Amino acid sequence: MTVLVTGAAGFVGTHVSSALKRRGDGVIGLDNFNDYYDPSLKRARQALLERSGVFIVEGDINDVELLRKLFKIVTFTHVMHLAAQAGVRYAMENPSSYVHSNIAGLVNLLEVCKAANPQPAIVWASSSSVYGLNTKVPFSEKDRTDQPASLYAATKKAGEEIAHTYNHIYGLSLTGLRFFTVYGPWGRPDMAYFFFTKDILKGKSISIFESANHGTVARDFTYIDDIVKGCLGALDTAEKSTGTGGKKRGPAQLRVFNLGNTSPVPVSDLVSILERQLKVKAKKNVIKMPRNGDVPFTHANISLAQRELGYKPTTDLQTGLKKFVRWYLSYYSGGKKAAAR
Ligand SMILES: NC(=O)c1ccc[n+]([C@@H]2O[C@H](COP(=O)([O-])OP(=O)(O)OC[C@H]3O[C@@H](n4cnc5c(N)ncnc54)[C@H](O)[C@@H]3O)[C@@H](O)[C@H]2O)c1
Ligand SMILES: O=C(O)[C@H]1O[C@H](OP(=O)(O)OP(=O)(O)OC[C@H]2O[C@@H](n3ccc(=O)[nH]c3=O)[C@H](O)[C@@H]2O)[C@H](O)[C@@H](O)[C@@H]1O
Repeated sequence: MTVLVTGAAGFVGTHVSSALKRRGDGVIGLDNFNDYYDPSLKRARQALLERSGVFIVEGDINDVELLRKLFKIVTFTHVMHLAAQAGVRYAMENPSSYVHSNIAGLVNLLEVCKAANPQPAIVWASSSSVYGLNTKVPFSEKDRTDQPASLYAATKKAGEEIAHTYNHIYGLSLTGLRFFTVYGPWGRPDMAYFFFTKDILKGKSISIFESANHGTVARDFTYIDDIVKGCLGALDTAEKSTGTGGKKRGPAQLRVFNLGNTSPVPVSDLVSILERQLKVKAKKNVIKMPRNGDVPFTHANISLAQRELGYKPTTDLQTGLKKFVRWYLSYYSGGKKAAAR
């Protein structure tokens, strides 16, 4: 297959791109290298990918001309769409960035895919956050997703509805993947496991949110290698789109899957694991959960992905964090410069 990976300089995009390349697929990346978090980390991931022969075009998914050109030069059989404004709490600071990338950008990309001949099959990242205030756990794909707790979640839910229309009208093959709190080496500095590590090592205090009403605050933390296997499984089982040049010719595939780990861990346990692995006691502030878009608890039912994608997560939080901590220590203690070369 020949895959356009959007968000290729991002955390998940880097891992998926290099896995595709390793097994012999054609991969071209696209990323706008925005500064939502330290762009030097994105550049270091880019350098890593370039060493394995994956090149990233610098540009925005809202740039229609650029996308059209790319599709003219390369016949993409698949698009792995990971570019987005991620992060739950930042949506309260910069709401328009979510509309720009997660809604306008998605529509732009689908417009170009719809017009392409042949149309590619599209696999894209939705989010566990679409389950919002739903308290029925574990979350299964049939559960309600109409009560988002954050604008981020609302834009991912909107993406799922937009996917429905492009499938219905234009015959695009679309698979949405609801990732559950992904972590691992080359991860995202805005995520709790990452900045907890940084702050614990610096002796800075960390805030642990506790819910007064819902009991434990926990996440179904999912290791990056498991997510990559799920993404590859989705690409491999994606059927062809059925349209050409914007016209639908027959029924096309429309799917959505949970990609989680099925074992929620309280955030306080995540901190205890980090303390043991870093051999440093954290300075902790336990605070009652603020109204910041967070949901108290996530837990994936993955039987559909197991059945249809062969998805089977194998890394527990302890093992995965060990790999993250090893990477973190090497990257930030001199390895950073070497990695960027
Ligand atoms: N990491 C998680 O825990 C998690 C969980 C659920 C869903 N997701 C989703 O998975 C996808 C990948 O997440 P990630 O953790 O790798 O995030 P990330 O921020 O590391 O990667 C996203 C990449 O997309 C790029 N980008 C953003 N807007 C763009 C635009 N308009 N045009 C071109 N490039 C743009 C960014 O520069 C970044 O490199 C996102 O869609 C995210 O919403 C992530
Ligand atoms: O699964 C998902 O769909 C989402 O997973 C993560 O979102 P989140 O689970 O909120 O991840 P973090 O921001 O790393 O938070 C993890 C946990 O730590 C808690 N937390 C966060 C920050 C903090 O200072 N203290 C604290 O206790 C949060 O309440 C949450 O329970 C990603 O950041 C989102 O992009 C993604 O869409």
